[in-house]
Amino acid sequence: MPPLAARLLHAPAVPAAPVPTSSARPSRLRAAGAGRTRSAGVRRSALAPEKAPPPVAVAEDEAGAGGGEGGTYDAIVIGSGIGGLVAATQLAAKGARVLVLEKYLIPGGSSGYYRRDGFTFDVGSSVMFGFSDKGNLNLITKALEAVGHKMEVIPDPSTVHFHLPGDLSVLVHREYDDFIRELISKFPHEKEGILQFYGTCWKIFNSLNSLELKSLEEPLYLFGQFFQKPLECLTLAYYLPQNAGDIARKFIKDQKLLSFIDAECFIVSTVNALQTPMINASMVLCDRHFGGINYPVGGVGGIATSLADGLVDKGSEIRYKANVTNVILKNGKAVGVRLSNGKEFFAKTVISNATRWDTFGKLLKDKELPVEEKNFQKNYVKAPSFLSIHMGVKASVLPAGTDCHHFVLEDDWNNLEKPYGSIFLSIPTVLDPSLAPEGHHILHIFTTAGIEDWEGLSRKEYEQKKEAVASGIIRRLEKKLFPGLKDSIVLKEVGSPKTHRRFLARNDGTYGPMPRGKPKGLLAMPFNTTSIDGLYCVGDSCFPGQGVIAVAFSGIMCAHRVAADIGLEQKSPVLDAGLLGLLRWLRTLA
Ligand SMILES: NC(=O)c1ccc[n+]([C@@H]2O[C@H](COP(=O)([O-])OP(=O)(O)OC[C@H]3O[C@@H](n4cnc5c(N)ncnc54)[C@H](O)[C@@H]3O)[C@@H](O)[C@H]2O)c1
Ligand SMILES: CC(C)=CCC/C(C)=C/C=C/C(C)=C/C=C/C(C)=C/C=C/C=C(C)/C=C/C=C(C)/C=C/C=C(\C)CCC=C(C)C
Repeated sequence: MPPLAARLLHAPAVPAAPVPTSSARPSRLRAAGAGRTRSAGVRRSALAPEKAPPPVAVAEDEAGAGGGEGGTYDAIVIGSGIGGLVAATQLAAKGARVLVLEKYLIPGGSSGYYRRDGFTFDVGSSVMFGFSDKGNLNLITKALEAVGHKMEVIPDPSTVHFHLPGDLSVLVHREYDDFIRELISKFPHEKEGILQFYGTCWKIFNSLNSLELKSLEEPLYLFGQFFQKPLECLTLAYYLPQNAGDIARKFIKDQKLLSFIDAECFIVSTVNALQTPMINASMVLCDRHFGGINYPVGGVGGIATSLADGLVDKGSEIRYKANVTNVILKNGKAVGVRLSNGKEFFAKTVISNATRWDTFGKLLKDKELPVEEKNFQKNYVKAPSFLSIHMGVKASVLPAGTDCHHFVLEDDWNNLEKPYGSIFLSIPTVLDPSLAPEGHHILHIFTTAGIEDWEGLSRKEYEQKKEAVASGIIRRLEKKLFPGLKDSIVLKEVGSPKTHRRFLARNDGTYGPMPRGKPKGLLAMPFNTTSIDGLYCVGDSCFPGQGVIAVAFSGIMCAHRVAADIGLEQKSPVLDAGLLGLLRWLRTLA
């Protein structure tokens, strides 16, 4: 049972308590239902807020309808995940009037947070890219800046500590040289291959980082970038259809090292390196050293509440408890939405932050699935959901210097992609102690799990299964990392794929698309326009895929394309037709 590396963290001091300051918060609300196991006390749903903060914008049941047909609003955004909020705030910053409709009680979707007994838990994981103050890829910082917000962040001295089969332990240091030195020390015979693979990632990352990032579906911008940075754009075009595993195999022969690179990719794409687009791999494998991983003080949910505040500051609106059930079409064009309470809202454009499966399968259920979406579903399947365990533990169980993020795969590389095979663990309180009562830490544990395992159970069987699976995971962590873990638990909540489906409104609880087979890099991934005039998609089922920074980019792209279509940015209808046609054709090649 190897103890964790006894390294001291140098986390800067943080404010005493994470008191959300958002004015864009729902009124006091509480949800009941599936998905939670508590060690004691009143039953409440995992992922449901303990108490909701002061008045938001508005909760839907307290508000009137608005937006006459044809457009009081320039855009309606369905859902307030980071993808939806970035699209909305970017548009609001360009002068558009936007209405965000969120089904749940708080903003953020899988990047929200919730409170329990003095603990502030991130709904999703806590590894934040894009939060630095340099370069062009700090998209979270930039999104907040666009609406006049800035968050204090705590630099993480590492990205993740891998605990892998054969007792292979690799700490991904913030400093690139330290990481490379550590990796080469484990695989000295592959020094050249390691330098070449990660060097190729840097070549791609530097090209990305040199561009001004806007919509790749807007020709005036795209051709402008090709004109200003031809080499960088050609580099990106060259790697667009390629996958990380193929590039790694050009330079590396050692099977164990290739498996390590699989694990590097798996933690951000839930698939191995052969299925992970090279551009996405390069983005995360380099940004963690360039801008670094930075944790927002007070919890990840602060990003969404700050964006929601910024949106309202810019004169736009967000409504909670607003469950969109239909996109309204008129003469084949999306002109508005209908809520479950029957209210209708109209706008010039509609942007869906629901997954593409939900958008076309539920919100447009009466319409035949467009060919483009059939193509998407042919190339991509829903990535698995997660079993998540949010725990409060006594601080004494963690050795001094414990790292913030861990990835555990004990004995067998073959288990990497299997349900419950590997374990993700974040301990955000090692960076921000204010997230837990004094003398305690938060452990947020998750492992991939499919919805099919959790269907058809009685209430009792469901609760028992959650308890049994969670206990197994906790036992594995106890054995590998933290002896005495079980006895140190003071609070425990377990979420299943059904919990994610219910509270995040995601089809089968999926965390986004994953390629059905071996993809051609990012070539087949749809951008933001859809085959329905006036309807756009944003979020993780759009280019470039899963991840907070990835959906932030999709939000920036979407806002640019929509702004051009409603006259807030330049556009050329002739070039539009050419480029959009070309992109459609390229997708059919994948
Ligand atoms: N880096 C990390 O550690 C980390 C952590 C958490 C999440 N993530 C990523 O964030 C990504 C998800 O972001 P996203 O923006 O695409 O989506 P999201 O799921 O976070 O947000 C979608 C929002 O839309 C709302 N919604 C869905 N259908 C609706 C409807 N019909 N009416 C009203 N509201 C509706 C949901 O309630 C939710 O709030 C995931 O890919 C995940 O990988 C990453
Ligand atoms: C159009 C054409 C055809 C051509 C042109 C060319 C060009 C110019 C191109 C360009 C391109 C671009 C710009 C691109 C971009 C991209 C990007 C930005 C991308 C990004 C990505 C990102 C990502 C993917 C991310 C992800 C992340 C994630 C998912 C994360 C996660 C995490 C986790 C889960 C954590 C873990 C935990 C533990 C371990 C605990």
